[in-house]
Amino acid sequence: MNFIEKLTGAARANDSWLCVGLDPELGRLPSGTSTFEFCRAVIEATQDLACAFKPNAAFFEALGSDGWTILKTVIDAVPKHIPVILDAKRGDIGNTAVAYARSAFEHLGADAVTVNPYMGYDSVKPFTDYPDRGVFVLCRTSNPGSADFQSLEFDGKPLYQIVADKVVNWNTFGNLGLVVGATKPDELRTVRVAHPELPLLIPGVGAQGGSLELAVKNGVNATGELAIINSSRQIIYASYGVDFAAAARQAALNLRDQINWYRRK
Ligand SMILES: O=C(O)c1cc(=O)[nH]c(=O)n1[C@@H]1O[C@H](COP(=O)(O)O)[C@@H](O)[C@H]1O
Repeated sequence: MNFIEKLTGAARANDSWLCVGLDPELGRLPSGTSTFEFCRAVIEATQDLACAFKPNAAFFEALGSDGWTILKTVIDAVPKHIPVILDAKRGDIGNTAVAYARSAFEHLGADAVTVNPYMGYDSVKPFTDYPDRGVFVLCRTSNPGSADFQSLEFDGKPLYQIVADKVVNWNTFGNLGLVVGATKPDELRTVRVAHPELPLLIPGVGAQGGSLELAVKNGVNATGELAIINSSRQIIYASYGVDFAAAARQAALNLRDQINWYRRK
C-alpha cells in the first residue's frame, strides 16, 4: 500500500481529513508528564478522529540527545493504519538528502515527510525515490515572511505556482503533494484549481488564525478529499491540566466535524 492509499484509507475509516500535529513544547506540558507520555496520550485520544499525525522534528531535536529516540517511540505509538507525516522540512545536496530520506523513512518509519524545494530537483528526488512514501513540498507557507520569496513573480507567475508546476513534473511515482498554508486561502484555491490531483497539506488554522471554512472549501478536490487540514496547538494544548488528553479529543472532534460540515456544504 502506498502513502496516498494509506492516507485515503485512514481518512475514510475515520471520516476525517484532520491531521493532528504533535508539537510538544517542554514548558507547555502538564507537570510530571514526559514528552512521550504526552504524545502517546494525545495519539490514543484522537486516533479515531484523524487521517494522519504530523510530529514536527524540531520539538524532539530540542530535547537534546534523547530527542530522536523519543521521536521514534512516538511514531511507533501511532496505529499502523494511520499515516505519519514527519515535519522536518528537509532539503540539501544529493548524498545528504539520501541520508535524510533514509533517516525519515527507514530509521524513523515515517510514511511521508515535508521538504523544502529551494535547492531543486536533486534535493527532493532521494525522497521521491521511495515510491510507497509521500513527499510534501513547501509551496505557499503560512508564515508572514512567506511573501519574501514565494510571491515574487517570474514572467508574470509567482514563485509558489512555479514550484507547484515543477512538482507535477517531478511526480514520477505519484507520491508528491504540496504544503499550502490556511492563512493564504486565495493562493490555496489557485493551487487546487491548477492541480486537482495532488494531496495538499494545509497548516495554519487555529493558533495561526487561518479560516477553517476557506481552508476546506478551497483545499478539497472534486470529491471533497485530499485536503489534509493540520492543527497542532489548538488540539494538543486545549487544556494544560490532567484532562489534557480528553480536552485534545474534544478539540479534535469539533475540528473533524467542522471540516466535514464544510466539505459537504
Ligand atoms: O510544513 C508544515 O507543516 C508547516 C508549513 C507551514 O507553512 N506552516 C506551518 O505552520 N507548518 C507547521 O504546521 C504546524 C502548525 O502548528 P499550529 O499553528 O500549532 O497548528 C507547525 O508544526 C508548523 O511547523
